[in-house]
Amino acid sequence: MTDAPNRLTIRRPDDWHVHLRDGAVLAGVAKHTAHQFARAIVMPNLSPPVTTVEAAAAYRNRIVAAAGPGFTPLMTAYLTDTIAADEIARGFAEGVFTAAKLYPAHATTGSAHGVTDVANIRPVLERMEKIGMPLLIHGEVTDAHVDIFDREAVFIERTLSGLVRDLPGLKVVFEHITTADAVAFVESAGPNVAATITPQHLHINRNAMFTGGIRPHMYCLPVAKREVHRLALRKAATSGSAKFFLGTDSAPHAVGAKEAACGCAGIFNAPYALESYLAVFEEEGAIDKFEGFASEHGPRFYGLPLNEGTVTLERSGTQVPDMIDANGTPIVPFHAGEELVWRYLG
Ligand SMILES: NC(=O)N[C@@H](CC(=O)O)C(=O)O
Ligand SMILES: [Zn+2]
Ligand SMILES: [Zn+2]
Repeated sequence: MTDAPNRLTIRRPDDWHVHLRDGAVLAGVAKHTAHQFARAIVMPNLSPPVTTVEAAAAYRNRIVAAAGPGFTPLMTAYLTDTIAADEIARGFAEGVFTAAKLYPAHATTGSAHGVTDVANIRPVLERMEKIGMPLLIHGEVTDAHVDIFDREAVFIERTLSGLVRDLPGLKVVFEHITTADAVAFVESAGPNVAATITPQHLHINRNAMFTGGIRPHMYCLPVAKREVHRLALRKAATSGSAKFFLGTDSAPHAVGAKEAACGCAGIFNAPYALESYLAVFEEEGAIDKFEGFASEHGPRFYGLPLNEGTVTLERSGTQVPDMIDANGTPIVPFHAGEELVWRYLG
């Protein structure tokens, strides 16, 4: 056995799923993503949602202004029941939309305007298949009769498997997967089906939400599942398979919105995302697979160039603060109060 390395240098990575929000908090959170990542796929679940080319272009300008030079936001369109295929295709042709996002209506934060039935957007999906535009999916059913821990697996059965069968040429990213079922589905699907995996779903199982009391900062959607699912996700992420890549789903909410009678779903992991992921790869004995997951599989799937330049992490430890001030909004980060083994040097 060789000694564990004390430094790791990889090609500059990207985040293929992030919530940067808007207004004052945008400036407070975007800089964390821009510090670690060259590019990020920016989720469109603002209020109101980003449903037009103009709104996405304006949002992109606000992000660039907030994040500063050297960071490229990749914008997404929020699919609704009534969105026009022409608007989606125009945004893609103009280089404003990189992808379009499917939120089943009421599945998660900011999804009230989402799609009530995928049949309603069939012409949009057919157009996307034709032009090679990726579809990003929050994959959970919204049927209140389905147990919350089963909603991803049931989505595969009821919606995703049919969609992939009917539109075999469509590029699909199954976002923030949380189950062994999702891993198996993605592995058995064709090369145009991939998935992002968050750091929290690699670190925690559902017990983390109930350790000694209710833990709202461990709550996100899709909700963390049983240990057997976490282990399947760790295996997939560290396998070297090009179908799995980094997408933090960093989803900041003010501390008061989390610590409430009805707390918001979302975990803010952007500030220490690479340290968090790398801990998992090291624990799995797969540091050599980290660069593929963080920096290569995503751009190859999207058909984008790999980044130039590198980033380095060192084994000197990072103390994660209890709270982060996001330009006036206090937010509890993932791993709050913990010491992580690696330190990001830039
Ligand atoms: N992941 C979450 O728990 N929340 C996200 C929405 C989402 O990605 O589902 C948010 O915008 O807060
Ligand atoms: Zn989601
Ligand atoms: Zn998300």
